Amino acid sequence: MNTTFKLLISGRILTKSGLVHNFKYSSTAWPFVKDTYINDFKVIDYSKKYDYSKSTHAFHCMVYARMNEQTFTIQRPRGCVLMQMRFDGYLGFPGGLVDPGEDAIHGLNRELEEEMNLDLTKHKVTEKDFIFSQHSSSRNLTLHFYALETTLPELEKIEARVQLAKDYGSEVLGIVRVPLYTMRDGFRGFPAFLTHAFIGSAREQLLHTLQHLKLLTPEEISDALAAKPHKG
Ligand SMILES: O=c1[nH]cnc2c1ncn2[C@@H]1O[C@H](COP(=O)(O)OP(=O)(O)O)[C@@H](O)[C@H]1O
Repeated sequence: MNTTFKLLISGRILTKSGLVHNFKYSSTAWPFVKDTYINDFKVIDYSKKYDYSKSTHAFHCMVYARMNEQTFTIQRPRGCVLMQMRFDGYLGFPGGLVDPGEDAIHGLNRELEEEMNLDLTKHKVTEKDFIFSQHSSSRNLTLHFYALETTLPELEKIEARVQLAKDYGSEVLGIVRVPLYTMRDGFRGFPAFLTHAFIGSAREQLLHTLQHLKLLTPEEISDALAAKPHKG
């Protein structure tokens, strides 16, 4: 699929737990990268009138900055992207299930404060940061993904605050930068990072969002997915 098309999404979700999510955005959809990673989350379009009201909804967010700096002599990543090491050893994004009756975006910001100690007076996710949603019927779970852009100096301040987060040391074991480059051996860097264990659809969220934000090209992503493991 090579065509880009426009998604028009508007509506309101009221989940069984009373979660309120008002949708009103239009975003350009993009061709999804082909990945052999197996999970049962399907990308969904809210303009289709499925009944997601009986599903559990979770909201997660990628915090990132664009950059154009040399990190090592030969590497020049175009962005700095944060993920977290969870309590269960999986990599994921900050976020989670929203409390009953809580506004969805409010719930996501609350999770970011609890898990990352994000200073909500400076950085707050809004509907304009929405990227895409997925649904798993077998898990009865709908996942909504957002990307919050900041500057590199601000991102460094965000990282420095994480160890004082309420959930640090329990639910969250650390924040990590994703290596958005591939080293000379063709495997170390991003391809090696992708071999870790990811929770839910976090790996797909990462790949699709990197492509959508043009932090990696589709070719760079395909090459990383095809790279063969290498003795470290
Ligand atoms: O970063 C993520 N990206 C995509 N899916 C995730 C991510 N983190 C968790 N999930 C999925 O969403 C569900 C609920 O999210 P939450 O963060 O509350 O997980 P937890 O209950 O395992 O801590 C999880 O069971 C998992 O399937």
